[in-house]
Amino acid sequence: MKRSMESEDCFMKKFKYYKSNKPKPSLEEVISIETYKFAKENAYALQVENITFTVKHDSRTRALGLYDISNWKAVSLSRHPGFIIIKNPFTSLGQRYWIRKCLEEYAKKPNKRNIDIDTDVDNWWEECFKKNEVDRKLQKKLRWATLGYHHDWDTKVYIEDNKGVFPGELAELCDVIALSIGYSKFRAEAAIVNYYHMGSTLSAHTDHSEVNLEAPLFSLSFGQSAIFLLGGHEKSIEPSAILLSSGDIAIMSKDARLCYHAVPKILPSSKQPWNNPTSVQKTHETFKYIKEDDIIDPMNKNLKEWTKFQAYVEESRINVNVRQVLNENQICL
Ligand SMILES: O=C(O)CCC(=O)C(=O)O
Ligand SMILES: [Fe+2]
Repeated sequence: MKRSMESEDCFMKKFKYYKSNKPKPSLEEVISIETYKFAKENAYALQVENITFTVKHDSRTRALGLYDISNWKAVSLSRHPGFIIIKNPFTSLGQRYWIRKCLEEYAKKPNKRNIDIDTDVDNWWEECFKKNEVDRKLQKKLRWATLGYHHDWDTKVYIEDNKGVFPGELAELCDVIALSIGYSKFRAEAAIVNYYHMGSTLSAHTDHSEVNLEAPLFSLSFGQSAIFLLGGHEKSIEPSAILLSSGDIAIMSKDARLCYHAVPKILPSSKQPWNNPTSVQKTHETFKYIKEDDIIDPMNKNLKEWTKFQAYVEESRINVNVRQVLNENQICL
């Protein structure tokens, strides 16, 4: 018993270290892909390697708020095979579009949210602005929303009767990302949208509820930054600390798919990549899940109507965690 307590400590110890406000943790060993800053030379030194994309161009990128794949940069970490970070491939307008989707639409009923337990709010974002002043208490109360197959936090089992329609634009986005790294069969079927404020944390866990554990998991981050801890298959393995910034896409595939991970701290972002957007034009390309028309106008809308969303992301982080639930030939649970 004592041994397992001690071995669990390895993940917990780092989690507590980075979570602490007094004393503040040193960020010296946090891997920042942005600056290609490697973890300090020590026993856990990591090698960061550039990875190349399977697909170099996808005609859907611009409309989805992404730069052309030829401009993307992705890295893998030698200590964590299967873990990939695509360094912010989003245009400024794209960041605005996805942030806004998470706040205005994904947090709305019939999606499931943590606030459903004690509030009867249909349209959370609208409700926050019903009075003259923004309802900050309600705004801060939202911590998660689930889309598609709803994650059951207690049983950790998905069921066929508890699912909504998975948003087409998010499925399309994940299709482009999955294809870029060689997964041509990925189907986005469930997502958790996490809303973090400056003091929020997410404790150590693995995501193992999906029937299909071979498919990669895509994790999109927007707004303020986070220290992301990535460990191994046991909590006894000391995790690496990785900085995730707005627009970064973390991919947990292969060996990394079932690794322990956590978010011990939200950090103020050093950049505001949602600033200085430019408009997008139609390409008349064919999409898999949506019509281009459905996305171009809502995308360009964010050139103007943006202030309220900006105020939110200036003090929050949003993470969208997308999974495939079913096996390739399975059509339901
Ligand atoms: O916020 C993150 O970066 C991770 C979220 C996560 O691990 C989850 O929703 O399962
Ligand atoms: Fe997770």
